[in-house]
Amino acid sequence: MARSLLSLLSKHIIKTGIFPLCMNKPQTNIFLASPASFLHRQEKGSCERKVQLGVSVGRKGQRDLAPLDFSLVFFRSLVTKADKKKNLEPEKNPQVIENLKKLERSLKGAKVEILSGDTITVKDVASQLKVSAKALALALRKFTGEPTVADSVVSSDAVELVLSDFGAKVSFIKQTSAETEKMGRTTPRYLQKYTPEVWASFPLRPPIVTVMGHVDHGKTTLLDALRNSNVASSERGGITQNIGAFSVSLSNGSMVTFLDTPGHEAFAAMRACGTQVTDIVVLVVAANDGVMPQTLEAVNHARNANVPIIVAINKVDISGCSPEKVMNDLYSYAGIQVEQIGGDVQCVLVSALKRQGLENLIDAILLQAELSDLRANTKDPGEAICIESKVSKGLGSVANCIVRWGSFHVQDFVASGRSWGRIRRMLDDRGKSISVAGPSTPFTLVGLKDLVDPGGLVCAMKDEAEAKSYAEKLDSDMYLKKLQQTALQVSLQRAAAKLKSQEASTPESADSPHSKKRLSFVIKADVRGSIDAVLECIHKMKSEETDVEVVHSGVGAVTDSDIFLAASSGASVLAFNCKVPSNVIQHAKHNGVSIRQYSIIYELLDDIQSLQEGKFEPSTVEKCIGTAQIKQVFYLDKKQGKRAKVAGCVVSNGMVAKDHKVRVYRSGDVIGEGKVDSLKFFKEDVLFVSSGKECGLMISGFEDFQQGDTLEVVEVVPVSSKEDKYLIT
Ligand SMILES: Nc1nc2c(ncn2[C@@H]2O[C@H](COP(=O)(O)OP(=O)(O)OP(=O)(O)O)[C@@H](O)[C@H]2O)c(=O)[nH]1
Repeated sequence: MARSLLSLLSKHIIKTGIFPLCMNKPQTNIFLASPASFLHRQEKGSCERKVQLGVSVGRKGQRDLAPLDFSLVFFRSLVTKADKKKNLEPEKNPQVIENLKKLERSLKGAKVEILSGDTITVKDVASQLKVSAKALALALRKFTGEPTVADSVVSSDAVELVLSDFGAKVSFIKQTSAETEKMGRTTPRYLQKYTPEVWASFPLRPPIVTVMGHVDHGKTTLLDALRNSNVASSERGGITQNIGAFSVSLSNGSMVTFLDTPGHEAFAAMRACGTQVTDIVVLVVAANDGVMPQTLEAVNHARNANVPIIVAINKVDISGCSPEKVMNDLYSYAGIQVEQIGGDVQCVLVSALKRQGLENLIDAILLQAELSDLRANTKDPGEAICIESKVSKGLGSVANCIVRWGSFHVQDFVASGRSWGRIRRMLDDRGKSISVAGPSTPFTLVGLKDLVDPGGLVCAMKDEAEAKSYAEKLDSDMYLKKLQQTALQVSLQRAAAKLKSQEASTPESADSPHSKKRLSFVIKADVRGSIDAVLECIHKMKSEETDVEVVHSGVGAVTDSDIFLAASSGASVLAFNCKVPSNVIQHAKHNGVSIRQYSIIYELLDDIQSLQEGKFEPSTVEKCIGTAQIKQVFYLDKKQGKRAKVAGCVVSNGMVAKDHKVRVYRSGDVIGEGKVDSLKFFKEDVLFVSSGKECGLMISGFEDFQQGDTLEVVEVVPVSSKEDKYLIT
């Protein structure tokens, strides 16, 4: 029965991703205990307790196991049945009854204010009233008729009514989210609702404008024109690959903060981050090219983020182009009805190259900003959104941010996600040091201990303790979550793979020439956003024939540990816009790890595609790494009554290494070949044995060796194709 239950459970997990923590059959609780054992117990009604739950299925020598192999470890704290009974019937618990009486006595005539967030639990109310949570839960339960326990969320009305019954006058004070989440800051101040009067008391702030649109439609050129600089011509490959932000001071004294987001399909995550911080989206559409896929994607981002759009039809200097068609297409494909065709979306015609129509665009932005009534309290502690983060030489982890609320000062303690620190330096968009960054200011923050996720909220904290505990709290929460997710994922993958292999394990399919090719990569890039972009694309590149797997990804130069990781997992290293130090190249060569280097995203993507298609499939050469003489042959008893033939050897040259190809010579002729399957030095399993030493080895695939034969151990070394231009090792 247990076998079929587990089988069922496994299928259920694979299908739903949900792990039922405990399965109950009449009279039977099945506890899935430590990964190494599976206990099937008949419980007689008493013993539920804290157990480590896990499944270990399909292991040898164990009873009642399902034909799957996955292990999951969960902890579950369960109360005893007796406790359960008490909890369900607290009315009968003398302690609770006494507490209830105490509650009545302590609240009689009291006038109390309860601070509450968006929701409040019985426990929170009780702790503020300094009364027993159980007793309060019972009182509420009696009143509402709902099953209420200490952790239940309660309505303020119910609490007010119940306590007024006890003669207490209670009022709820709704805290601002910023106060309630002191340690968690889940709702930033800039997203809170303020009364119109309070809002009007905050100073106006510059609009944050994100310029979005399809690749090559002229976003960067437009921004150049707006800030009078010339970035586009210096971009590698002529495309924007990083998110950039800068402030423009207009002739009328107003300021606008612009964000440039890359248009290439690969940078969707970066663009999503752009809209998250933005007040207005300027949608650039080239008049000659019209509405394109990333135009629609940008519209979706803006809509999702509820951000108003201004359409800038660019390249109107090109003869024969039709801005009217763009307007109509925007309406047909994206539902954007610009003013010119009777809608309410502002639309301006510009030529970024000829710097025409720019004033109209600025006017449109300022008008939209006015309509949006953009304000922020400069006096509050700062809150910013990180738009990019990287490790910078000499500065450590730096985060490019835009202030959304309040102000940051040098020496402020800050926290973001799991990272925290003290602001050592702040640089403005031109790289100049600044001491204060107010609302809408783009700045580089130096002083965080770790990298911050793009899109993450960076908050100024009261002091070191607050910053630290904020980060630690998140760290442990996220770590646990990640751990569980990883455990689950790994288990599911293993279980699914095993199931699949069991289903498909016919003699023909075992050696099928159509088995899936696997490409594994370690990816390093200059900034986090690039990593996200590459990962997203790679994820989409899996095909029927090829599995593409990312073993590790990270920001910064390629390091020795990346090479170790790649070597141990058979992966190649992809270095995007980051350094590969010469000692690392040597290390990679030594370990036979290939490093591929790129500076433009589409080169990387095209290259991976070529790899998928097997274009650069390296040819291989065989290199002899050592020879050994067989001095003696003996047999070992294996399980199932089989005997294994072992060659007792002396290594005469180089080394003998496990898992390497081996050729067997007799009287100068090759008589067979196989793989070094098991290698022992005395009784120890070893990976290699060097010249002059004795060893025992088994050869898989060939057993006709005998005393006096010579073994040649070879390494198969890939030789790269000449046209493989991104390969540096
Ligand atoms: N004729 C004409 N060409 C323009 C105009 N604006 C931009 N271009 C050209 O269009 C090409 C692409 O311009 P970019 O500004 O790099 O385009 P982008 O949208 O920023 O591209 P990504 O950074 O890759 O997303 C360049 O060759 C520009 O010179 C314009 O108003 N008229």
